[in-house]
Amino acid sequence: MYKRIIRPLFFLFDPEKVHHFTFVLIKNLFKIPGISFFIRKIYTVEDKRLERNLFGLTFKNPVGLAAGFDKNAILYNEFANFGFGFIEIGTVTPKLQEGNPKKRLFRLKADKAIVNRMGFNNKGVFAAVKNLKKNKGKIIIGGNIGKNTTTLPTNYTEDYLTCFQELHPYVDYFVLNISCPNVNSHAKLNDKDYLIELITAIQEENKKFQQQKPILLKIAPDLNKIQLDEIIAVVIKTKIDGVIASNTSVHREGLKISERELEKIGNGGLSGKPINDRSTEVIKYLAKKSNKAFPIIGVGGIHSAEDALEKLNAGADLIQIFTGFIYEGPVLIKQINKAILKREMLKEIKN
Ligand SMILES: Cc1cc2nc3c(=O)[nH]c(=O)nc-3n(C[C@H](O)[C@H](O)[C@H](O)COP(=O)(O)O)c2cc1C
Repeated sequence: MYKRIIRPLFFLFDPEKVHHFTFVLIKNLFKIPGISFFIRKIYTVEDKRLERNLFGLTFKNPVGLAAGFDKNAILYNEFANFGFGFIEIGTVTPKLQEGNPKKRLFRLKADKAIVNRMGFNNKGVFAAVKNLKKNKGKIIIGGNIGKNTTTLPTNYTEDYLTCFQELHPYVDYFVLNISCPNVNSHAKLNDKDYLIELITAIQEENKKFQQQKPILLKIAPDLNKIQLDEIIAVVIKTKIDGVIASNTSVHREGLKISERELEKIGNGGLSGKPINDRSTEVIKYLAKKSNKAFPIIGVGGIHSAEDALEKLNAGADLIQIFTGFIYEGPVLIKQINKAILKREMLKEIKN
C-alpha cells in the first residue's frame, strides 16, 4: 500500500511540504480511538530476543529512527507505534533557527537517495522540552544536540551545554552532532583537541545530575582512516559511551542522476542507498581497529533487512533509518526486526 499508493502520491509534491503534511496527517490519524493499538499490531515485532542492553538502557529492538526526522520532538509518541526500538529527536540548538533558504530538500528517485541542506532548522531546545514533557514513556528517546549557526567558535561548547542541561531530564541518551555538512564552521568540530574539550565539558555537566545519561558522538561517513583513528583515540581517551556512524555525505560518486540535475540541486548532504557501503565500511573500520572497544549505532543507506544485517555484521550494535523509512515505508522496520529475530533463532539452533 505504501509503495504502490502513498509514496507515488507523496512524491508528486515538494519533499519538505510533504514532510510537514505527513506530520499533520499522522498527528490527526492518531486521534482516532484505537488507532495506536491497530498500528502497533501491524508493525511491531515483540520478542525478548530482539532486546538489546546498551549504555544501561534496554532497547526493545535495535531499530531506531535517525535524527532529523522528528527534529522538534512532535511525533515521537506516535512513531513509537511503528515498531521502532528508539527514536532520536533533534538536532536541536539552543535558539530557534530557520535553517538554509528553501528549496533545500531534494529526492534522487533513481538512486533511492536524498540531498538535503536543511541547516539545522529547528524550533530550539525549549520548544523541544515543551513537547518532551508530553512523553508517554513508550520508547527510548535520544536527544541529538548541536550549536546555532550564528554562534562564534568561542561559544560552541556553551551551545552544546545549554541543550544538554535543558534536555537532560527528558531524554534517555545524548548525541553530540559534530558532522552535519550543511552548517559551515564545522572545521573546529573536526579538531581532535577541541572535541576532547567539548566532550569533557559535557561529561562534567553530566556528573552534576543525579542520574547520568549516555553520551554518543555522531560522525561523518567522509572521514579518512587517519581521521577515523583520531575518533577512536578520542572515544577511548574520553570514555564517551559510543559512536553513531554516520551522518550524510558530501560525496556524489556513482549516482544514476545526471551531472546536470546534480548541479541544479547544489550543495548538501547525501543520504540513502548510495551511502550504504561507505557507512558500513566506516562501522567495520571502527569496530575492527578499536577491537570493538565501544558501542556503535549504524546508520546510512539501510533500505532492506539485508542492509541492516550487514551493518550489524560490520559491528553495529543498534541501527537507525531515515531515507529508507521514506522510500520503503514503515514496513521496513518490521522486515528488519523479523530478519534479526530469524538470525537470533538460527544462532540458538547452532548453539
Ligand atoms: C532531511 C534530513 C535531515 C537530517 N537532519 C539531521 C539532523 O538534524 N541531525 C543529524 O544528526 N542527522 C540528520 N540527518 C542525517 C540522518 O540522521 C542520517 O544520519 C543520514 O540521513 C543517513 O541515514 P539514511 O541513509 O538512512 O538517511 C538528516 C538527514 C536527512 C535526509
